[in-house]
Amino acid sequence: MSKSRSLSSKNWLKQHFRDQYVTLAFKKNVRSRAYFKLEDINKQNKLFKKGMTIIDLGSSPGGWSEYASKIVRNSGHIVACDILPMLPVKNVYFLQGDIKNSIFLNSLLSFINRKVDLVMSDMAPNMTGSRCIDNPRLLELNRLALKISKRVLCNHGKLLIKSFYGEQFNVLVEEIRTLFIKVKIFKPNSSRTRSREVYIIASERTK
Ligand SMILES: C[S@@+](CC[C@H](N)C(=O)[O-])C[C@H]1O[C@@H](n2cnc3c(N)ncnc32)[C@H](O)[C@@H]1O
Repeated sequence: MSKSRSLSSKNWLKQHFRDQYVTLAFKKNVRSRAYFKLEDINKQNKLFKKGMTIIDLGSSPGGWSEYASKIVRNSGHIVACDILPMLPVKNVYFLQGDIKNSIFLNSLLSFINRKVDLVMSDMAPNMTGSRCIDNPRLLELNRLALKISKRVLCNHGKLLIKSFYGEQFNVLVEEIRTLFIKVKIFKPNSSRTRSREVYIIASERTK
């Protein structure tokens, strides 16, 4: 690792452990600070209801799954997946695999075998720090989430995607607008201000 890369990793770690949401995640015994982002998103956008069927794409270590499970309880269905393993979360079925692999994707969809109320994707590639590598990789994951939502969402279903502001972001938003009437761009308070991450919430399918 270069000297400047190792310095920026050290700075990231320093800031991470100073972060109030990292401390809160530890105190509340939840898997990740992402739990609070989803809580923020839901408080302002009312995405969840008891009894829903949900797909959680890029679920590990499990903060979003934990939050969804708390609301949906055992009356709903939550199917989560990630390339990485995930420790069990109550009321969540977890499948480990790469969503870019069509065999894995088809087995995930046939496992669900029903229409879905919410597709949520917090998927992110391993970041290299280089925008011209990271942006297209994230965009590919975003497009996959969109494609999955097209296949499985019921008419009143919603899509939540984590993306990054940057080149092609507007193109992605336009692609989403062809499939959904309402498209909202949302930055939760718990998302680090300096981070380019942003969430897209889409609802009311056009077709
Ligand atoms: C920001 S983390 C998700 C955090 C999680 N939502 C939580 O609440 O704890 C992004 C995840 O996306 C996963 N991921 C990246 N590419 C993927 C792919 N092609 N298929 C499945 N998961 C993927 C990563 O392994 C990583 O665990």
